[in-house]
Amino acid sequence: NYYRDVNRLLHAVQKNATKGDPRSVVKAIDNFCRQKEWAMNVGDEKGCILDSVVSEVNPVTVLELGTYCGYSTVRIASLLPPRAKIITLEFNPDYAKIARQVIAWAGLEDKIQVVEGPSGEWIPKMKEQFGVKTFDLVFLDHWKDRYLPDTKLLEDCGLLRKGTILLADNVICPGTPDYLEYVRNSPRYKSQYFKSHLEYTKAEDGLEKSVFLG
Ligand SMILES: O=C(CSCCNC(=O)c1cc(-c2ccc(F)cc2)cc(O)c1O)c1ccc(O)c(O)c1
Ligand SMILES: [Mg+2]
Repeated sequence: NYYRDVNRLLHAVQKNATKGDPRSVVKAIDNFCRQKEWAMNVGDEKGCILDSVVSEVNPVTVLELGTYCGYSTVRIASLLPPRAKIITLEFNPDYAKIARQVIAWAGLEDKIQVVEGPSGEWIPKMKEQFGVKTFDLVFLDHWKDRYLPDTKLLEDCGLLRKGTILLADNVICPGTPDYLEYVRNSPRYKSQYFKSHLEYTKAEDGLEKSVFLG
């Protein structure tokens, strides 16, 4: 079942990665997913696009929707300036438990806050609970049918500012058609598609990078 799989992924990290070395954690997960069991991490190919966007934005406050095992959380956090922070929301408590241990193995606990529960409930509480003003970068990688409602919720809660970057995974596979239509046609966004492949496969997928224009 799902939980046993993610547990084996954690053991592969603890066996093959160097404690406190985020890049070796990323490498260990990619090797495990290529050689042993596929898993829905953003992966190494799309991960390089993620890295370049993070380095370009140099965000101080990041929101990740969909932690899963913490692969992209570790990837992003390893590129952040010292006092930058990531809040990452995960609906599934089993995934959150694994992610916390992967993040601890990478030694990035101080930069990352894993929050469990539905994104729709947590987004309206961001300001009061975590003292967030606005996000510099949002990485969407959770339920594909939540991308659009949660983006509208972020707008309505005043959590986006002029220049905030939204980066969405899986816009082709599994696909997020309503979200794509919205960010590509709304006058409030400038959108760009980065063609790639579904993690660890040859299937097409890609990331959509959208700048909120205010
Ligand atoms: O948390 C969740 C779902 S959120 C994970 C979102 N991510 C995806 O679904 C996701 C999926 C794919 C993908 C999967 C199969 C394919 F054939 C092709 C692509 C790739 C990605 O990169 C993704 O990000 C949750 C699941 C179960 C629970 O029982 C629960 O309680 C909670
Ligand atoms: Mg994904």
